[in-house]
Amino acid sequence: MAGSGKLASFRLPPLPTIGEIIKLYNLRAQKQLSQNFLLDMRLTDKIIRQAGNLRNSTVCEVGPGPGGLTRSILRAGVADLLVVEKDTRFIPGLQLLSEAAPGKVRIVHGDILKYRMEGGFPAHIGKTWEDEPPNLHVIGNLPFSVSTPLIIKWLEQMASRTGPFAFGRTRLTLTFQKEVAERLTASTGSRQRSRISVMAQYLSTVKNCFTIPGQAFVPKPDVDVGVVHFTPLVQPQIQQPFKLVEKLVRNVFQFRRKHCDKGLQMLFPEAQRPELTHELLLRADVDPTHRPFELSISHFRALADAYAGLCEEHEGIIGYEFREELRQKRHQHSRRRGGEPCAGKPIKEEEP
Ligand SMILES: C[S@@+](CC[C@H](N)C(=O)[O-])C[C@H]1O[C@@H](n2cnc3c(N)ncnc32)[C@H](O)[C@@H]1O
Repeated sequence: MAGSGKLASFRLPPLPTIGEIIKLYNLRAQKQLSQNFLLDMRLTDKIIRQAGNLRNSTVCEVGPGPGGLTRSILRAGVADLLVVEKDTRFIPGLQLLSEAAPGKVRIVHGDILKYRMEGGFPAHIGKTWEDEPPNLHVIGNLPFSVSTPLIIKWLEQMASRTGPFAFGRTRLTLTFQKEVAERLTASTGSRQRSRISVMAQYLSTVKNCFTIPGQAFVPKPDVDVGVVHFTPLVQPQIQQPFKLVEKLVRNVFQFRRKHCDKGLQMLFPEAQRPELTHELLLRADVDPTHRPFELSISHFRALADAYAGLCEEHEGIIGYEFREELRQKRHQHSRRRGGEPCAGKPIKEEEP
């Protein structure tokens, strides 16, 4: 169970402290890469405990940097640790750690957004989807600019059972900007409820474990950090293709303060808009005056099922993108006037 794992089942030989490693290899954090390091072992141990019991497990750590969290993972007694680090400067320090734990650490110098995790581990560690989660964990303290696109990619891979989920219901323990952590776990009706809450919660059990104050990091970021744990559900709460669900949820939340029918209308071309929006709400039995944040996962399930039905019955609906149509209209309008394409009034994007 998450949070109940015991640490210190593997003793690392004496090593320079993380602070000394940073000095030794001149690893000053690069602000443009949003590098904020955790040097406090009690905090790195606390993050690792959220992942569960790691003894004899396989772990992929994303963005190990100078290796604070990496040491906690090793002390937890893992059998195989694969680290993926983009910044070359950290590789020698990680090699030092690898020598201190012979046969346990594999270092990949690369970008986690491009890394194909299917090839990183032997097939025999996998479990079937319906089984217990495999003994494979993904753990990381990444820059916020990476953790948000990464979780969106991983949610899609969760739905298609690819990437880390080619091995079964692999658990993730990751850090996010506190506000994003709150959005990921926001319940129906709460102020933080947003697109990412629905996408994460229809596919997984999401737990906002604890908050780390910004001052615990070196250098200190402007925001606090939330540690979030994900366990994929055996049965996703919405049984429609990920892309369809994503489109539906994105359209609903684009007008988050309006009634939900306003965003839903934009799923349909102008000529059929009133008729099909009415039909969608009727079939899904959803009150059009609900605000997007008041819609539960069950509401979204009913809407996704009804929308999928309408897509089957009416040609061209599934591929219709309101924003794309708007962009093309603006482009044609500006060409008729012989001018540069005008940007027009931007539609305010809802945050992830
Ligand atoms: C916030 S620092 C955390 C470092 C370390 N894990 C810690 O907790 O002290 C983020 C780390 O992720 C690395 N990183 C950033 N983008 C990455 C990417 N796309 N793929 C792999 N590593 C990345 C950075 O170089 C840095 O080492």
